Amino acid sequence: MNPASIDVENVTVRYHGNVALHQASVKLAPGSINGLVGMNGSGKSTLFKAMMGFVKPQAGRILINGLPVRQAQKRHQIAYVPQAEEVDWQFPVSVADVVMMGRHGYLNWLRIPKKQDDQRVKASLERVQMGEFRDRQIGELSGGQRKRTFLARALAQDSSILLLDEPFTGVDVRTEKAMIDLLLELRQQGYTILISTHDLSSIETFCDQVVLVNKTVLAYGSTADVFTEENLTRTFGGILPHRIKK
Ligand SMILES: Nc1ncnc2c1ncn2[C@@H]1O[C@H](COP(=O)(O)OP(=O)(O)OP(=O)(O)O)[C@@H](O)[C@H]1O
Repeated sequence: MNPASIDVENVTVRYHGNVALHQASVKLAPGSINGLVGMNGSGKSTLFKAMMGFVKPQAGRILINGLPVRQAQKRHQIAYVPQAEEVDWQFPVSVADVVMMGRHGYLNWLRIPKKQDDQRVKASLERVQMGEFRDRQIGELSGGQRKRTFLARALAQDSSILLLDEPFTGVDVRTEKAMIDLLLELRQQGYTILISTHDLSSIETFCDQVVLVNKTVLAYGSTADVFTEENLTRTFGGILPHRIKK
């Protein structure tokens, strides 16, 4: 694994003329866990989508290890775990099928998996304790199992950057703890991780850096410096979320 950096420079994204992100800038260091925090509609998913190349900024640029997003994508450098709402759970695929999608960039034009791809799928499922569910339809999974399936897909992709959009929503406390432990292991391996979460109470326990957004990046830096009452009050429009009130 070659640890990767991400540089977002003055990125502006508009949807039909409405600004979702305005001149957002942030740098993520290789091999770090970064918490992305902001209100509903503040632009968190938009930032992920811009990093994935799913939406094209009207201004600014994003560099992955110094390369534009499209080139980084060709090298399978970025994996994304979407919000649950963005997935069609009725689509008739099994857990193992979903995880194999993480290997698609490595398959030949016939899309026939090799032994190595099967092994990566198996190992990724085991890493998130989903091995026993590999043949189950995704619509028949619990919320936590769904999250773990998509995390396994991202792991199977062997990317050095992992973007996770609300991975703890609908997940019980034990599963959340197991996922955090896994993220800490991945950081040790050199992954650069950006994770949006509404669970502010856990941020200080595992994030090296925090990125605060409200239509732009208001502040970013070490959790100790940036995750302050004053900054959070700014991020949440003057209302400090009760979960982090001291
Ligand atoms: N495809 C789209 N078309 C038009 N507007 C969009 C689209 N996607 C997002 N928006 C708008 O852009 C803004 C930012 O949305 P975004 O999904 O990035 O927010 P978010 O911080 O991820 O919110 P949440 O916490 O609710 O997931 C919102 O005002 C939203 O309504």
